[in-house]
Amino acid sequence: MTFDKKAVHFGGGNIGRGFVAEFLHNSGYEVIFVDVMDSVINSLSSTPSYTVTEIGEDGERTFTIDHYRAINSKYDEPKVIDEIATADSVTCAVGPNILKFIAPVIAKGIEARSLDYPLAVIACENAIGATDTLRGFIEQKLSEDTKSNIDTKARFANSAIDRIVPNQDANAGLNVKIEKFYEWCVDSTPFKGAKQPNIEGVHWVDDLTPYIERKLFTVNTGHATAAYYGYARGKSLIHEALQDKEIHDIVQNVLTETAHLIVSKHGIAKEEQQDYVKKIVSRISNPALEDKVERVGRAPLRKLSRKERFIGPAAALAERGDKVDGLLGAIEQALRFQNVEGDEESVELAKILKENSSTDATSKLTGLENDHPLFSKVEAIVKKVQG
Ligand SMILES: NC(=O)c1ccc[n+]([C@@H]2O[C@H](COP(=O)([O-])OP(=O)(O)OC[C@H]3O[C@@H](n4cnc5c(N)ncnc54)[C@H](O)[C@@H]3O)[C@@H](O)[C@H]2O)c1
Ligand SMILES: O=P(O)(O)OC[C@@H](O)[C@@H](O)[C@H](O)[C@H](O)CO
Repeated sequence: MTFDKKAVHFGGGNIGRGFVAEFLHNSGYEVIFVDVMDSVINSLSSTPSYTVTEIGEDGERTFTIDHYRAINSKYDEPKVIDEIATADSVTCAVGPNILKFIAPVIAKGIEARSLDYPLAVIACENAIGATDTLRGFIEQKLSEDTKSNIDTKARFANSAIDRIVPNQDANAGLNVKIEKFYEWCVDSTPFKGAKQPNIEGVHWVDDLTPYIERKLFTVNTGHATAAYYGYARGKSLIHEALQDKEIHDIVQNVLTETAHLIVSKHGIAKEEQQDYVKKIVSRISNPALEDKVERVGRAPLRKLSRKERFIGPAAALAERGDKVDGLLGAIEQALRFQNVEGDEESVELAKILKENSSTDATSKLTGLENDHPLFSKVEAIVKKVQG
């Protein structure tokens, strides 16, 4: 294979090394990893290849990833700018809260471009409209001239990315263990009149909303529900939580609520959504992934925010007068995910609940308007957790 295309990828973590880089590599892109973690960049710079092992029901398959380089943006920003100036695409998998930090260097790279085709920018985060969010931060740093010609310099496409990549064994080095299933949907409409990236395995769609909402409100809602109930009941791994019949039934009930929204809002057939839920529950129950409840429950403030996996669907259901009891139960367990080692947001969550009235804590945590039909229901849960 010839590696005649160049992709700059921010975030050499689990999904970055394990999924995005694998797809880019298999499509003939040289991948330039950009990260701020010395250990990741040093390992990538000193190791010419690493492996990705897919775990499926039919066994394991291992692939080798090579033809990459790595830059630490903490020390080498000019190099990152040069690479972006001559790249075909920029992707990122850094976490939704980090987008504002990577935007300035991407803006400088876009300013420095003199190629006669635009850069493709695709954020690969679990969030609705993550590329739009990134674009907003980038545009704050662009000159008026570049902004007025932005289509000639860069095209921005939202995406929905789905593949479970658990935290890796301490001695795995760069190698990544990953589930076999994948789905990476990217909005094709921003590439009208421009070169669409040629990434093998990407599902190009004209309307991303049903895909991202179905993914976030099924895979991630179910996953997080299992994580928070599992954590509360002393389970350390997600599949162990789902082996608990009560938790399994709770997850099913929550996904019945979100399925109701997805089916009625997006016109997806009920049977299709039922099959999707079945597949998701089987994926997250996979013992071979050894996925920790702390990873899946990480960053509870983000997960409890307005457009996210609990409040997003619960608010939409409450507006329609539909049932949200299962989601409220999951929200309660998310609120109890406090002071978890290594999770700053769980410490902040405990502080917010301690220092605020139930009304103020509900507003701060969920972003719901006080007169929203969901507000009083969530406030009652907040009060209960505050004790
Ligand atoms: N792991 C999964 O199963 C999975 C699946 C789909 C989507 N995602 C999404 O992908 C994103 C990343 O998740 P992950 O599991 O790979 O997390 P991770 O913690 O393994 O990786 C994140 C990486 O980003 C790097 N980073 C942080 N700040 C940075 C900066 N300023 N510049 C460059 N790099 C920076 C970190 O050092 C780390 O290497 C999240 O939005 C997550 O929701 C994860
Ligand atoms: O990455 P988060 O913190 O948004 O959510 C944790 C997991 O649910 C998530 O990483 C899943 O493994 C992934 O979204 C599967 O596609």
